[in-house]
Amino acid sequence: MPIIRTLSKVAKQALLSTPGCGCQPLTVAVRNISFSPRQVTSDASFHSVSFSETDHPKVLITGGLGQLGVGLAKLLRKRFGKNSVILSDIRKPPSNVFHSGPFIYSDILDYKNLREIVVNNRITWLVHYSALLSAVGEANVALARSVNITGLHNILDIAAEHGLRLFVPSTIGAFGPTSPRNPTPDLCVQRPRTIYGVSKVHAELMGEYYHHRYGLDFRCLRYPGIISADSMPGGGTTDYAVQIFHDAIKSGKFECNLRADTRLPMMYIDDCLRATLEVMEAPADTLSMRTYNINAMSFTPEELAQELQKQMPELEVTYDVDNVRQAIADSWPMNFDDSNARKEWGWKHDYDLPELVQTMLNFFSAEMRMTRAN
Ligand SMILES: NC(=O)c1ccc[n+]([C@@H]2O[C@H](COP(=O)([O-])OP(=O)(O)OC[C@H]3O[C@@H](n4cnc5c(N)ncnc54)[C@H](O)[C@@H]3O)[C@@H](O)[C@H]2O)c1
Ligand SMILES: C[C@@H](O)[C@H](N)C(=O)O
Repeated sequence: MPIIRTLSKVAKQALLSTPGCGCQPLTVAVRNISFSPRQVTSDASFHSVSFSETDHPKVLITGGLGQLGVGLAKLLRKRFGKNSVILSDIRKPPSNVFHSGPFIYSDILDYKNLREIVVNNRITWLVHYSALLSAVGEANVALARSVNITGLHNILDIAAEHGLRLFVPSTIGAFGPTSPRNPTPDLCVQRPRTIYGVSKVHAELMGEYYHHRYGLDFRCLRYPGIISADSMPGGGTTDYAVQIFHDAIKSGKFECNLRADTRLPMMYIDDCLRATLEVMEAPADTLSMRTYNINAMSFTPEELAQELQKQMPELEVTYDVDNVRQAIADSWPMNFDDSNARKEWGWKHDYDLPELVQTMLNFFSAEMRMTRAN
């Protein structure tokens, strides 16, 4: 109950003494008595972002030191300027990241610290990347619940109070075994079986609720498994599709923790980050929904290995299935229907499987050449 929790003592007393379900009286009570800054009202100030559309946004990225944040900061800094994008995390940044632009410590569980950062830096866009992913979430449900759900509540309240445009990524993991899997449309049954999936459905629904209730400019994309060369994944079910490249280059061998025929939607990181910028910049009237599937390709470990073997015929792939990850993957979409994103705001991917493999291999050979030269 974040709203009631943050009311002043007087407001709480007034509320508690008001009969009824607590919904309608809440509005009446807070209009007439003082309330804390965390109090979310239904006033019109939340219906527009607090910067002129001609200005550059001032962006805060939470959980920015994971697989996706550094790349997103690079893309946004290219577009809006180095100092317009602040990366934040609870971990210590490597020196190249620290020297590439503003970095700040921020724990999303610390509401006051978040508010201070937003106020002091006049933040207008918030990209909320902090999360525990599917496999690590199952290994630590209490922490995943706290970061992915309590943390999200802090983010939603901060964004609503300060009129921010808020991006929260969701995932193919927001679907479950009773969802249609091939293809999975935007709107269908969502009964995921992981704490990660449950927290992401919660995020989608809470964001959409805040949008309708308070006018929060909430935008959300359901990402497939993301594949990147210069950043490592943080403990998900789709991690094998990144690890295979590292192991193939290092040892010519890869042991896969999913079955050879496990089909999942995947995307190269550049497409994912560009989609994020595009949906953030999309005029509000092009968005009939606030949460969209985005897709690029779908493949199995066997198909990925075969594509790699076209260029590395000596690559040996074996399978040692991790039952937890396999059960998760078996409950997720095999193909993602992203036709609404394509129709409404012009989403289009650039990388299919052959381009993905070529780009990843080019990156690693360039890196090897540089290492040899030094
Ligand atoms: N990478 C993917 O394949 C993928 C796919 C779908 C959705 N997503 C979503 O995109 C977002 C970013 O994913 P990622 O792959 O970069 O994740 P990641 O696991 O690599 O990084 C998450 C970051 O969150 C930080 N974090 C954890 N607890 C925190 C706290 N209390 N306060 C602040 N930061 C905290 C971690 O230190 C970490 O750097 C996540 O929300 C994830 O669910 C990712
Ligand atoms: C798919 C995505 O959400 C993440 N890579 C995971 O596997 O958990």
